[in-house]
Amino acid sequence: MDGISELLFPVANSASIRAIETASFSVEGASYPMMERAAQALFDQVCRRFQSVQKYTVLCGGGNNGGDGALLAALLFDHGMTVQVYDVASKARNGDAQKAWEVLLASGVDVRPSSELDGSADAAGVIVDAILGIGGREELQGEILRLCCWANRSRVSGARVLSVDAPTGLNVDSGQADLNAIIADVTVTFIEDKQGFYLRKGLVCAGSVICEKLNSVSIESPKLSFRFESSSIGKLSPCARYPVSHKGSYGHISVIGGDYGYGGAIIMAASGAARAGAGTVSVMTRERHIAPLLARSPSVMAVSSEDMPLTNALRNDDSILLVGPGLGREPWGEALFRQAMMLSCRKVIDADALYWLSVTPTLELQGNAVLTPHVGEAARLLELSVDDVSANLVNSAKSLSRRYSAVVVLKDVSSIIAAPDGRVVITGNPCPGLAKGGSGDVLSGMIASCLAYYSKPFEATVIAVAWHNYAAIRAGRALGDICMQPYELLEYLQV
Ligand SMILES: NC(=O)C1=CN([C@@H]2O[C@H](COP(=O)(O)OP(=O)(O)OC[C@H]3O[C@@H](n4cnc5c(N)ncnc54)[C@H](OP(=O)(O)O)[C@@H]3O)[C@@H](O)[C@H]2O)[C@@H](O)CC1
Ligand SMILES: [K+]
Repeated sequence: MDGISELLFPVANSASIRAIETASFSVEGASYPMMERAAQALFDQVCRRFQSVQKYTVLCGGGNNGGDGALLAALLFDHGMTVQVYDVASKARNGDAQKAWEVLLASGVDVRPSSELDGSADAAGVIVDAILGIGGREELQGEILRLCCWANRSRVSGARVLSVDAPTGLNVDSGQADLNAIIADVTVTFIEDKQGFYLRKGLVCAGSVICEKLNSVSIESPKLSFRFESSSIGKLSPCARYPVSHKGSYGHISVIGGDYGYGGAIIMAASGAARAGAGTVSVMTRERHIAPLLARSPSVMAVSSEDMPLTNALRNDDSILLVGPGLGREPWGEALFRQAMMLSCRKVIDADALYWLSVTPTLELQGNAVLTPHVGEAARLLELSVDDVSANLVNSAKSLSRRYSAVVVLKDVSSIIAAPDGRVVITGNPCPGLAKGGSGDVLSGMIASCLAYYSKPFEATVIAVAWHNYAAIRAGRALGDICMQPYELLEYLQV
């Protein structure tokens, strides 16, 4: 049940694309034919997607992205479409971009400097964004900024926007974007899908993504990351039950945390663990949280930390220990964290347990833990700023995973799951309903649960994160993103 490999799609960063590009050019002995194939692929996609549209406005930058746009404009014109090109190059073109520009000028298409575009009139038909591609930086200004604002405004009034290779203003590695980056309906991207389309604003800017390989060569390195669509979760039947089984078949979880003031966190984590299918769930928490916990989740076995040592809360070495939800930063939480870390069982280290981990640099994990930091917690563990981590989500997850020899879930708009052997999966779609306290507690419980009954820890973690996101999106649709509560996603786990 934990074979996710057939549901993974490779996603690349710009360095990988450049490496494949260089290898392909050297095999072919020239670079221009690939630009011609890019334009033909764009043309074919336009014909498929915008069959009834006759009017095209093509915005061309001065680099090779603009070259793709120029050749597409010429092809559209040759096939009888009404085409207007606006040129936003800030300096003289060269190489393939110049060659493509000459083809455009010879084609008879009406080409004007971008300064002639009347920004107060919205466009109809399709706007082609061929301003910046993988060579673009995300900060936009001047004419490029004006054109992007115009395209986005026109889209709101009904025009459709196709981005060539990448939306202008989006960083294809980080998913960070200029405030006015192009929001595309469709992005036709080349060689490999880009990781930045599945991180942060990329999830909004890229629209539907179509990847055209353009006969590029395959190279072994550099390593690609992978995308797992959270809606694919239904194909994995998470939590499928064997007809002949018992509670011992699905593992045991001990959830540790919930200091005074944080009783909700432990209740949500324990509920997440129980609802996601673990055979049995124990909780060790403050005495006063036991009654409300049992009122909500009577299948959970709850003990007070005042009554027994932590080792007694664990049934056997196969238990999964989830430590952190509501643990707090007082001596009570620190003592429980230290006891937990002395146990050899598999662990999910979440929330304030990550704080205690960050202030215990000598602690060695034993290669069997899952860490679940959000960006702020990751920054503390890596001793970096939040901005640095935000600009390098994938690399930050990889670094943490290597440093702690642990599977790491870096939680963000989508989440990045990294394994110490270098595997990386990005999963999740934007869900504003999750932007509330408690979402992480529910998730850590679900991760512990999936670890308990799926055999492969990395795959189990990917499944749990995707499942949580998919259920949250369904809960948001049913209850509204504003008022849905994180624990309510547990009512939407059935797939
Ligand atoms: N990979 C492949 O095999 C294939 C690649 N192909 C195509 O090539 C594209 C990559 O082309 P590329 O390298 O020329 O970069 P591109 O995105 O056109 O931009 C560079 C120009 O923009 C400028 N500039 C950058 N940021 C800016 C900003 N914020 N604001 C203002 N200016 C900015 C930058 O200026 P500079 O940095 O020099 O000052 C430079 O002039 C790729 O996305 C795909 O479409 C296809 O033909 C098929 C095969
Ligand atoms: K573009």
